[in-house]
Amino acid sequence: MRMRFLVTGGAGYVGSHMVLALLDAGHEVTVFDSLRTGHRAAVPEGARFIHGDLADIPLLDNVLADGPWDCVFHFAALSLVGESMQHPMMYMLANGALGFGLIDACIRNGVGKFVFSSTAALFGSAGNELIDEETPVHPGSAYGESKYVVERALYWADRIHGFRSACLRYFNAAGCDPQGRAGEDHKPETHLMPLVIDAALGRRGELTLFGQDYPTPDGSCVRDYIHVSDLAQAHLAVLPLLEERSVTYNVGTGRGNSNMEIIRAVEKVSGLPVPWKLGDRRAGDPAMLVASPSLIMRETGWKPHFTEIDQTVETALAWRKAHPNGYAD
Ligand SMILES: NC(=O)c1ccc[n+]([C@@H]2O[C@H](COP(=O)([O-])OP(=O)(O)OC[C@H]3O[C@@H](n4cnc5c(N)ncnc54)[C@H](O)[C@@H]3O)[C@@H](O)[C@H]2O)c1
Ligand SMILES: O=c1ccn([C@@H]2O[C@H](COP(=O)(O)OP(=O)(O)O[C@H]3O[C@H](CO)[C@@H](O)[C@H](O)[C@H]3O)[C@@H](O)[C@H]2O)c(=O)[nH]1
Repeated sequence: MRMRFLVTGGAGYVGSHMVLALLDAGHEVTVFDSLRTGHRAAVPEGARFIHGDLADIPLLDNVLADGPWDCVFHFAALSLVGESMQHPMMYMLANGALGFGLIDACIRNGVGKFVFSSTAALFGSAGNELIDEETPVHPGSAYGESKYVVERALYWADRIHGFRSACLRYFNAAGCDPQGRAGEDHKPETHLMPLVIDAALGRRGELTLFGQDYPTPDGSCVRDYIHVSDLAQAHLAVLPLLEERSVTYNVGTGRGNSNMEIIRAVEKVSGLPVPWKLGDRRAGDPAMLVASPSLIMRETGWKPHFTEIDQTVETALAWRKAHPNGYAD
């Protein structure tokens, strides 16, 4: 059945891959994005684009009133752990306050379903265990906290208004559309995988590795790199459950890779050396964040298809080679 969806942040990295997944499944898609960090060129043909900021409540009301919407997917946010440790209130406002405003506007305009981009950054210092939904929330950064307050708002919105939501706590989104239709282009780029790839391609100087004295096997931080297309499919998989109840899931592969392993994987897949040097730790970085995705797998049937880091690197490398200047090309 063809459905109608609103995607906030659909011009961004994860959001643009979601838009592709929705269009591929035959749905009607409207993107709402301020282009603060996103790109107009990342919005696929076939989706309607509204240039707007979540702070513009009258505009949001207009858009939401033009329903019915089968679901609102909320990706729009500021999402850099390091930046949030320098400007915590900017994160509380952009993610917390604007998130509350969007939820309120959805309820006011009769939207019944909502999927929220939450994050593994809720678990600041979870130790070396796989992180499941029972792991206590303890954000290690202002970014993580700014996402958790939205999860709490959604809890109360369901309890009081019956507003159904899925909080999907993504681990590290990585890779690009396997057909090369969308990619990762943050400016400035701060994410490890695209930085390592650009270092290999000679498009920047050496990579700085932020710390090698963590309590992990090789001393560098460990993350769970979930392919962005698998992530998009997880959003589709949770939709039927929202007929009955709200849900919260950790979305990752269940497999961790250290920062050094990402460097090695890029070297192997590209056949090029990655120049790097050791730097200080970055504030707010937990040593290890690896998901246990068992619950979402069991309850929805979703599973990741990109289970080897080399496959994910391949898709990211292919997009970067085809778009050395990102969406500016
Ligand atoms: N990339 C990851 O590894 C990762 C991991 C966990 C969670 N997340 C979450 O997923 C979401 C998407 O992340 P991303 O990497 O695609 O980021 P991104 O910066 O590429 O995309 C965010 C998009 O939201 C838009 N936006 C920001 N503020 C807005 C506002 N006030 N009004 C309208 N549009 C606005 C930006 O222009 C951009 O297009 C974010 O909510 C992020 O916190 C990302
Ligand atoms: O130049 C760099 C950049 C990163 N890193 C390290 O690489 C790892 C991954 O960092 P990064 O790619 O910036 O991702 P995270 O800080 O883990 O955060 C991402 O993953 C989180 C979920 O785990 C999301 O919530 C965030 O939005 C998303 O940016 C960390 O140990 C960083 O210290 C470096 O060593 N050098």
